[in-house]
Amino acid sequence: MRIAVVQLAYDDTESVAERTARVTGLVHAESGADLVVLPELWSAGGFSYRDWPQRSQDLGGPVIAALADAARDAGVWLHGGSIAEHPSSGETGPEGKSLWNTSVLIAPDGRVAATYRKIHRFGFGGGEPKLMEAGEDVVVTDLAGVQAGLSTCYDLRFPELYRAQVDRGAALFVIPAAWPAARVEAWSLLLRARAIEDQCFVIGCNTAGTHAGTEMGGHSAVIAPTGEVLAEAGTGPEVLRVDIDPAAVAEFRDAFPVLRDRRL
Ligand SMILES: O=C(O)CCC(=O)C(=O)O
Repeated sequence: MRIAVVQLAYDDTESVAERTARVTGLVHAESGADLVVLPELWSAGGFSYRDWPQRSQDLGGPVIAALADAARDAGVWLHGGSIAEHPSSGETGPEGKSLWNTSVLIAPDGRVAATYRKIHRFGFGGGEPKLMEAGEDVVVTDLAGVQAGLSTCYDLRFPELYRAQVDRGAALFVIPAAWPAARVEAWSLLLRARAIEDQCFVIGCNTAGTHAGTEMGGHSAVIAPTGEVLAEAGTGPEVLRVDIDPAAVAEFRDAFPVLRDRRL
């Protein structure tokens, strides 16, 4: 499976329409890949809290439509990162809000194959917990014949989510993020920890550049089930291209059966 991890940089001057056109161009350029991955909230701006309400969209809105066209044209699976989802149905969550941080997996025929609403909201009372609802569902979905667990950024700090995904058959974790430079060592360490403890491939696609006054950490990475770092980006915009063999998960779990020794 050939993977392209698109580590995007953006600032506060680019409109959503301009950014969407730029991003779909980057997806097109990866047409030889099986899977292309984008970062969290790239259209709304990961830390651009004040812009989220006006940049929020339905899953049938223009950003997902443009991504679906790009996936179909390029013939790739596209993990489109996440959008600030405001359902046009007017759906609200338990806290009465109508906004979620929702990641979207699009199949090569352009259909939305899976969505995942971020469960752990980042902001300690401000930011996501103030503006958004929390997702409630663990999502593991077929991605080109591989069981992929979906999660987003801050979720990475909660290992029980990944164990729940493994218990549902996950062999691959796809994790889009807008993780700041100030804590990027934790990002890199936790990506490897999740790979090692769950014996899974991990794809972490972070944001680069500075927006809304926050410098992003970059260092997107693809990690093998052994914990080996197969590819790692620097701090700027970059595309990581990596071939992985999903069969390596079952082989490694058979050869080194740690997960069978779980007691709790
Ligand atoms: O956990 C962190 O340090 C960063 C998390 C974050 O920025 C996010 O979830 O958007």
